[in-house]
Amino acid sequence: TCHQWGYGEEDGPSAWHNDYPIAQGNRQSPIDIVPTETVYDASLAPIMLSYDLCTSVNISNNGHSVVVEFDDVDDRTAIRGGPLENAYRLKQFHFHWGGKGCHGSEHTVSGKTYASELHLVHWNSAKYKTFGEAAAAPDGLAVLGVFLEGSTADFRGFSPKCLLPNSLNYWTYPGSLTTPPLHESVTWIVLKEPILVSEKQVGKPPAVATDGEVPNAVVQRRGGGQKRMENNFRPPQPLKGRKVRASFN
Ligand SMILES: NS(=O)(=O)c1ccc(NC(=O)CN2C(=O)C=CC2=O)cc1
Ligand SMILES: [Zn+2]
Repeated sequence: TCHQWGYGEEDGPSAWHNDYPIAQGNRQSPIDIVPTETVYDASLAPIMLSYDLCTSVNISNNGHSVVVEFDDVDDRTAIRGGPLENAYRLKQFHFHWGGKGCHGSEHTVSGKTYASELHLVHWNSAKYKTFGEAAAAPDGLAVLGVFLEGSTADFRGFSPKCLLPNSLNYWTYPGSLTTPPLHESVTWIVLKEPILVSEKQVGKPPAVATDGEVPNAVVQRRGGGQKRMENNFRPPQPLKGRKVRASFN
């Protein structure tokens, strides 16, 4: 289709506005979160995550990330509370990462980048019938962002709960999808505490690619050449007067 986008020189974030003019909209994500400029809002409720009965259905490489999709036929697996008016149903989670160093997160904290960022994507099933419909509505989605420090995550007996830090202190702001179609439909909830993942939690990864990298998903590059999927993060976007609220003092 005409809407081929990526993270390279020609098709990367600085070119997305050509096919997706909303890229220059007023509530784009990610952003740089500056803690001293956030506003503590005591009326913000704690977030509640019910991930115990989650049923993952598949894991796939969509050419932009590795995505784990869930069965979203009911609200068993949902996020509630926080800035949200009702339950939002878990649809999928995926990651953004860098190449070698500590770059890879999409949100930054006073300019600090993390090695990776996990996004748990939920949709407002109380107001909309499908994910696609919700994805285009201003209050349609809620994405929980979790920073990852380090390079390997423990995936034994996997449940999204094991990818969460001890504290659920968060920042929240109105934003967008961070990849095309860049819909301005996301209530972002970004946890302050990163999760720490390290080699020693999982021992040596089963297969280490020749250049010592943990094998990334590979993507078919136009012209048939295989290219490593890495640096799939969009840089911070203008705040445009938006308020970032903190659930903690
Ligand atoms: N990185 S993020 O903001 O969490 C992010 C999260 C999700 C999507 N895209 C989708 O869910 C694709 N999609 C639509 O836009 C409508 C139906 C559908 O599957 C893009 C970005
Ligand atoms: Zn994402």
